[in-house]
Amino acid sequence: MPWIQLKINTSGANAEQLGDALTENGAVCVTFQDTHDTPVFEPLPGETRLWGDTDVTGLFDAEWDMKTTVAALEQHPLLGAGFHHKIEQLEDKDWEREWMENFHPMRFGERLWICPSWRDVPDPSAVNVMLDPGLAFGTGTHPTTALCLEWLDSLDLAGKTVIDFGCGSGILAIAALKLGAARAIGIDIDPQAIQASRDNARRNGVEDRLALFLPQDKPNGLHADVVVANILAGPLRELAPLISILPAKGGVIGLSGILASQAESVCEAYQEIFSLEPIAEKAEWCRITGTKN
Ligand SMILES: C[S@@+](CC[C@H](N)C(=O)[O-])C[C@H]1O[C@@H](n2cnc3c(N)ncnc32)[C@H](O)[C@@H]1O
Repeated sequence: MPWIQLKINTSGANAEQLGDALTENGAVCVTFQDTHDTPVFEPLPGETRLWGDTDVTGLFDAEWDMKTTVAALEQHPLLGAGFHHKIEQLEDKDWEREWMENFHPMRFGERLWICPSWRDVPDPSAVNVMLDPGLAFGTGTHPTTALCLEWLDSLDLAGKTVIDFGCGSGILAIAALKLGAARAIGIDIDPQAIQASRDNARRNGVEDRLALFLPQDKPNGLHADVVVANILAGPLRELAPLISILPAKGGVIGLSGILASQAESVCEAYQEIFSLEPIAEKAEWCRITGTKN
């Protein structure tokens, strides 16, 4: 079915309000994309997100009366009469296939490749993770996932136990296993992430070494040599007491999902228990790593 899209370029904190206005005026879905083309995380309640310049795009049924929608949006206090926008007719495409066609194998660090499960591997002698994220987050295209993959690739994981807190598609846990970890534990609040991780583990022949849990089901007394958590700054701060007890003494931690501007506040939550290393940055995101004292 063909669609019409209406795009408004806005700044900072206006994005969410304008997204709501599009929904209230007939958009069947709204997406946000920053001008650096980085997919945008949902901001947490009370968390100030650096949106930068943001494209807010509403998708409308091809039959939708866009004149009435534009007239209604002109009444919005953030827009006004003659507000700048772009309306486009979208050709009818298989959007899922389109996404799949744009997802290519990517290399992280020295040894690791993430390969869409429907493509050939570019280097059969490399450590190849075959991935279909399904409905879960985690393809390697986001800078935070990339920062975590590069960190895992830099570690000697032989025989180690790894916890992936917020496992999404399972990408980090499975990469750790293929890089030599003996076993991994993936934890996520989203049952679809648990399912995607299970499917990807099977795809990579590591299902026997990956245990998956919703947070409420995880066993007590879990410990690991390596803990990686790519969540967001808010949950990482809130979960610091819980995440900090997971690595054994001398174990290492890798945290991401953090905007560079939020790094200090996350470091504060972990620095008493971990000797933290210099922060790594990619685009506007960063990674915090450290060793348990
Ligand atoms: C940014 S995605 C990361 C996915 C993957 N690990 C990666 O690096 O691409 C964050 C994941 O954390 C999960 N998550 C968010 N809050 C969580 C919490 N409090 N406990 C466990 N998982 C959580 C989300 O459901 C989501 O799958």
